[in-house]
Amino acid sequence: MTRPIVGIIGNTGLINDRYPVHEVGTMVCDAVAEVSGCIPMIIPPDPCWMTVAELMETCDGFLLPGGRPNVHPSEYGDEETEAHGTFDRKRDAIALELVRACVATGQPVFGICRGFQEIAVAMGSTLHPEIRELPGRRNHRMPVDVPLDEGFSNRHLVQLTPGGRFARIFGAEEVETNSLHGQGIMIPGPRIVVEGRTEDGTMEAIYVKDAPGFTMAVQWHPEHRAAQDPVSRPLFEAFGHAVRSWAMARRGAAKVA
Ligand SMILES: N[C@@H](CCC(=O)NCCCC(=O)O)C(=O)O
Repeated sequence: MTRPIVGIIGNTGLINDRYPVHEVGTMVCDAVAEVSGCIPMIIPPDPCWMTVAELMETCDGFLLPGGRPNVHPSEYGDEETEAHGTFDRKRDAIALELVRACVATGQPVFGICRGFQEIAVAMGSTLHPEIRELPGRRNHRMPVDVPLDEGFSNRHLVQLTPGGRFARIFGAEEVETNSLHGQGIMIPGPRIVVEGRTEDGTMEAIYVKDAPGFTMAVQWHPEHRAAQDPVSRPLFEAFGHAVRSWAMARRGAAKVA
């Protein structure tokens, strides 16, 4: 018997500003292992090395975590400008195709921050490169030069659709969350159901309409203190439940721990 495997799409980074690596925050892996009850497996996303079909065969579910580079604007029909910042075209290539494949098959996919934006874009949404420039919007970026725990501390309320999927998971129609992003959804795609917004109108919690599996995504970072946080914990538990159900249906219940 083996636990279900969650493929976590990695980011490209540099150790000591020069040694290239693929990386995922340890708090993301902790949340998948300790709260979702699955094996976290970091995927170096490069379409030269793997196909989405191979990934879907290897893993039972997917987590698209946060990452500094922005989804390339050509993926939603915009021109590249300086405001769009840096990109990761290899992650774009894997993640966007993976989202569409998971939506089609029902294999669970969970999006966090950049991952939320990937699910949105894969399903036809547009993004704004810097939402704080929009009228009435506040700055959703992480405060600079503060200790990590302070940067990941709660900064705003998210109002949820009463009786919706998120409200049912949290047992609440309003939750307090952190905030570490500059971009945001501008126009949601036709199948994107928006169930959570902050008071300034920023979209924070979505899922894909009529998808047969778990497609929930949040613009905040629930991986921070996931085992303790009353909002993060039920979200990662719900994801783990969906991944385990997928694994049992595929491999047979007796083979899944
Ligand atoms: N680039 C997007 C997404 C922001 C995001 O995912 N932030 C987390 C970064 C954590 C990390 O560096 O790994 C935006 O700014 O909107």
